[in-house]
This record gives sequence, structure tokens and C-alpha cells, in this order.
Amino acid sequence: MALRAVSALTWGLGGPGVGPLRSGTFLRCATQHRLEKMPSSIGFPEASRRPFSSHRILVDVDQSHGVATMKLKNPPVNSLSLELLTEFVISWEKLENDKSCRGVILTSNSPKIFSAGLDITDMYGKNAAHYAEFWKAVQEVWLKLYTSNMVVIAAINGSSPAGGCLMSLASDYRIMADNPKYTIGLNETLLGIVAPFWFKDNLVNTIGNRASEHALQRGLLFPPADALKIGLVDQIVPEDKVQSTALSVMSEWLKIPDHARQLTKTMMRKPTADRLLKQREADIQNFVSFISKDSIQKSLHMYLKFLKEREK
Ligand SMILES: CC/C=C\C/C=C\CCCC/C=C/C(=O)SCCNC(=O)CCNC(=O)[C@H](O)C(C)(C)COP(=O)(O)OP(=O)(O)OC[C@H]1O[C@@H](n2cnc3c(N)ncnc32)[C@H](O)[C@@H]1OP(=O)(O)O
Repeated sequence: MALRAVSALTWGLGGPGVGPLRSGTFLRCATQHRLEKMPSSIGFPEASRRPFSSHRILVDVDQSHGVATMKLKNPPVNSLSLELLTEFVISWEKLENDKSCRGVILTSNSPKIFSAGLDITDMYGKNAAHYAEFWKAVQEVWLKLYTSNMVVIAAINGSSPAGGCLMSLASDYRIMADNPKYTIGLNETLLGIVAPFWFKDNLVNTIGNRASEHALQRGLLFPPADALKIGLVDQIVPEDKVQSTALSVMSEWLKIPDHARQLTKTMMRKPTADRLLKQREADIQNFVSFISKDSIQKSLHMYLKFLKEREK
């Protein structure tokens, strides 16, 4: 199996411990059923569309079919900055509150990059208050995606390392563009940082324990065909078919009565989401103390330098 890594960088790091548990909440359940046929392309009639957008998030809701397409737009690489994460949550809540919206296709406005993952500049050279706010926003986006009552399909139209991979993992179904130049995976160790337990839990739930151990320790980034083999993505399709495939897969998912699908999703995902909810504040403090360490800041500095100076 061909595996690709950005670089073989390894630096020393120290890991913080895990904090105390506290209780949390989970999904609400709606019971609407609608079994309309979906179009095979994004060409929805103007009357049934309701687009809205912010600086970094574009949303197009097809009200007659109950499906929204949400595009990340943060050039040049769609990094998940604090601003993007904040706008994401606002847009997501708007969709959650829209009774006509039953499914979301999550994709990128950029042709080659789904998302470069968390914005490293939000984790480098800032103060503790900034790190805490940033991490809370990362948690919030994952919880929103992972526990959503809506069907969430990731249309992965480009590379998707680290936080980008996490957003895909939190979706219900992943479709990736079959271009061997693109990769997906949790490559945190290559940056000298550690994927937190809930990234790991989401990965283990998706590809199993042994494959996760291997992928996480080595920070593996998988080309689409290999990602499909290990179950990191569910389907690979030609680049120009990603959106249309997402729409037709969505139409299949929406044939299932919402209440039954939602209760099943809750049954499958609640223990994993609750694990974070019960120790959310401790997880923020872990992140802040970990990321503030001189050795970790040095690793991030080196990685940013490597990204800027590497040959393209
Ligand atoms: C015990 C543990 C307890 C608690 C947890 C503690 C801590 C840590 C957990 C943190 C989890 C972290 C998750 C992450 O997501 S980290 C981010 C990882 N991302 C990556 O490694 C991807 C890096 N980027 C790339 O590989 C390439 O940029 C990419 C996406 C393939 C695109 O390539 P290309 O089109 O050639 O573009 P460039 O590389 O030239 O990039 C253009 C420009 O963007 C800058 N950039 C790239 N990625 C990021 C990023 N993630 N954040 C910020 N900036 C980024 C890059 O440096 C270039 O900048 P320039 O100034 O040169 O234009």
C-alpha cells in the first residue's frame, strides 16, 4: 500500500494528562419524513434555493429537497482558523434550526484542497486565552458535526490532512475525489503534536483499532485508493463527479425515516460524543498547556518553516 507523509520530522514532546469527568447533553430528535427524488446535479431551480454566506462559509440550501451544500472558503488552503470555525458554527446552527433542511453536503470552495486542517497560526505564538478560545471552537465544530440530526456527507474534493480529515470523519459518509495527488489522514505526529483522544476515538470508530494505531503513530496521509481500502473514505469517484455523487448518495440516505435514522445515529455516536462533553473543560486546559510548551511551539515553528520552504 502506497503511503505518503509530508516529511519525516520528529521532535520531542510531553503530553498532558486527562481531566475529570462531567455530564453533557446530546441529540434532539425530529420526526419529519420526506422521500422526494433528488436531482443528479446541483442545478436546482432558483425558486427553491436559499443561499446565504459569511466570509469563509458559503451555504446553498435546496429547500424543495431539504439539502444544503456548505462550502469552506478560506484561501489559500482552507485552514480551519478561529474565524472560519466561528462562522461554521453560526451557519450550522442556522441549518439545524431550518426545519426544511435534512441533509448537508460539506465540501470546499477550493478545487484542490478540502481543508489543510487546523490553522497552525492559531496554535503558534498566541496567548493562553487565544488557545483556549480556539480549542473550544474546534471542539464545538466537531460536536456539531458528529452529533447532528441532519445527514452529513463529506464531498472531499481535495487534500484533507489532520483537522480536515476530522471534519470528514465526523460526517456520516465520505466521498473523495479519486486523484492520487490528494491525501487524507490524521498526520499530527508529523508536526510533533498529538491527536487528542476524541480525534482518535472518531478514527477508531471508523477504521478500527489496529489501523488507527498504525495511521496515528506514523501520521499517515493516504491517497484516495488506500483511504478507501482501510475504510477512511466510503467511496472514491472522478473529480468532476464528487458533488453529483454526494447528491445521489444523499437521496438514498433521505429515504430512511428521519426519526429512525437519528435514533440509530445517537445510539452509535452518543458514547463517543459524551466522552468529550464530560471532560470538555479539562480537554481545553490540556490543549492550552500542551500547545504552550516551548518544545511544541518550536515544532510548530519548524513545521511552518518547512511548509514555506519546501519544493512545490
Ligand atoms: C495529549 C494531547 C492533548 C491535547 C492535544 C494537544 C494538541 C494538539 C492537537 C492539535 C490537532 C491538530 C490538528 C491539525 O489540523 S494541525 C494542521 C495540520 N495540517 C497539515 O499538516 C497540512 C499542512 N499543509 C499542507 O500540507 C499543504 O499546505 C496542503 C494543504 C497540501 C496544500 O499544499 P499547497 O497547495 O502546495 O499549498 P502550500 O503548502 O504552499 O500552502 C500555502 C500557504 O498556506 C500555509 N498553510 C498550509 N497549511 C496551513 C495550515 N494548516 N495552517 C496555516 N497555514 C497553512 C502555507 O504555510 C503557505 O503559506 P505561505 O505563507 O508560504 O503562502
